[in-house]
Amino acid sequence: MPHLTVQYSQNLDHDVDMKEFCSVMSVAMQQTGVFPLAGIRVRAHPMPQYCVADGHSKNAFVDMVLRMGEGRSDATKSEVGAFLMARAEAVFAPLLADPYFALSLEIVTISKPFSWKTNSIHARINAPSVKGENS
Ligand SMILES: O=C(O)C/C(=C\C=C(/O)C(=O)O)C(=O)O
Repeated sequence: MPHLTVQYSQNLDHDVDMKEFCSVMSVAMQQTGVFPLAGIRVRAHPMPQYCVADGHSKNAFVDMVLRMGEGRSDATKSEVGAFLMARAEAVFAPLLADPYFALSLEIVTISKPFSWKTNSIHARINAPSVKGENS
């Protein structure tokens, strides 16, 4: 499944609603049209121990890794990365306006022969909708 994994310095918990950020990024991943909805997973881990740059106590980071399956061209991956980065930059614009914040994103391709997946959500999401069942 396409995974967006976010690590962030725990000092951001005062300023940022990371649950909301996960929702924003999930919607952005859907909007790319590149990923199956049933496969999209976004999660964020607060990092309690870190040292950023000069060690200033206000320094903070958000680092995102997007793991996706094989088969997308470099051009597609580049477009997806730029789109998701722009969305994250918009969310963190207030933090980026101050000199204490680092935001990053990397795309990693999942090797098909060396990964395994089972996902029962596809059948539900792709099934013809029965009233109320998919909500
Ligand atoms: O192919 C992959 O491993 C990742 C992927 C989709 C995966 C699922 O839909 C799934 O695990 O159910 C992708 O679109 O990149």
